[in-house]
Amino acid sequence: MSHIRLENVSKVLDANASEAAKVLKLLQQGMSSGEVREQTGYSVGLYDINLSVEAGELHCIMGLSGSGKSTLIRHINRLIDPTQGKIWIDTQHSVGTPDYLDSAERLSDQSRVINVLSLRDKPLQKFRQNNVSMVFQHFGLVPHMTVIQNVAYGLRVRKMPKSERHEIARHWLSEVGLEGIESSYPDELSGGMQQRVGLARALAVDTPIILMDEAFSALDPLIRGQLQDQLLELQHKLNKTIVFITHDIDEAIKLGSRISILNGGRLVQTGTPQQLQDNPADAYVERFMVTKG
Ligand SMILES: Nc1ncnc2c1ncn2[C@@H]1O[C@H](COP(=O)(O)OP(=O)(O)OP(=O)(O)O)[C@@H](O)[C@H]1O
Repeated sequence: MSHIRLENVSKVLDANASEAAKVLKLLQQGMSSGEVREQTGYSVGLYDINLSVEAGELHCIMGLSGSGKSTLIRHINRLIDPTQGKIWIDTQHSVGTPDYLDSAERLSDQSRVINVLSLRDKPLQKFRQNNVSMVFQHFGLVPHMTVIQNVAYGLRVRKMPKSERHEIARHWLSEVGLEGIESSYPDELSGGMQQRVGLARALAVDTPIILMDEAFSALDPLIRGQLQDQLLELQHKLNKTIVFITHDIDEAIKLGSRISILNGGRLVQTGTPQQLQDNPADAYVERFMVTKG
């Protein structure tokens, strides 16, 4: 079983059930999301996405602005609920006690593969804490907390004693190449340093899944390249399941063991960089890949 599996996931934004059903029908008939928007006024975030991400894979989601990348990634930890579809996560990789299992729809009786949409409130919170962390484009650090408090924050939520959580935070700060800045505040750091803190924070909680939403896009090219190298090095050691959004094909090729390409909310193709290069599914994919290789 894959670590993450999106099954027929569609998202129509800001529509009630009957309006969404009409929109989905038009999409099923082959209308593009642009045409649907023109005819109905509704935005299509995603349409009929089937995507599997394997454990230990660094999977890049790539597409132009508005193609649905952020919408897709936010379904994985349920910051967004789909209009239709299921989101399966294999929680055998999770940290902590999986006490959310009992309230979840499972793939089969004894399975630890759960449909995340079946979780509510406390169990959903617990599922997120134990399975998924996120790194944001604009870092998302808490400005009034020091660097070490930011990195240790997720462990504080888990009620880990201060000395223990700070020791772990120091370890991850050193792993991302930051030492001696524990007492600094985020606004005293460069963008590259802030994003290293963001990465250390995601690693400190030890979740098996890390979602990275344009995590390096706000950085200048030199620093961006350094962080990409560091992510690859860490991934080599840690073997996390990483879903990495980017609109930069060079970044996707450098980082991704596989790349999924979105266009207008539809998943056009998933494959290794080489597969996309050799057999692009359509002209949209070909345009990205044409100068590469
Ligand atoms: N809150 C919202 N309300 C209405 N429409 C939205 C909302 N969020 C996203 N959309 C629409 O859903 C579609 C997909 O947007 P999304 O942000 O997922 O794309 P993206 O590929 O991440 O784009 P970008 O690279 O610009 O961040 C777009 O048409 C967008 O306008």
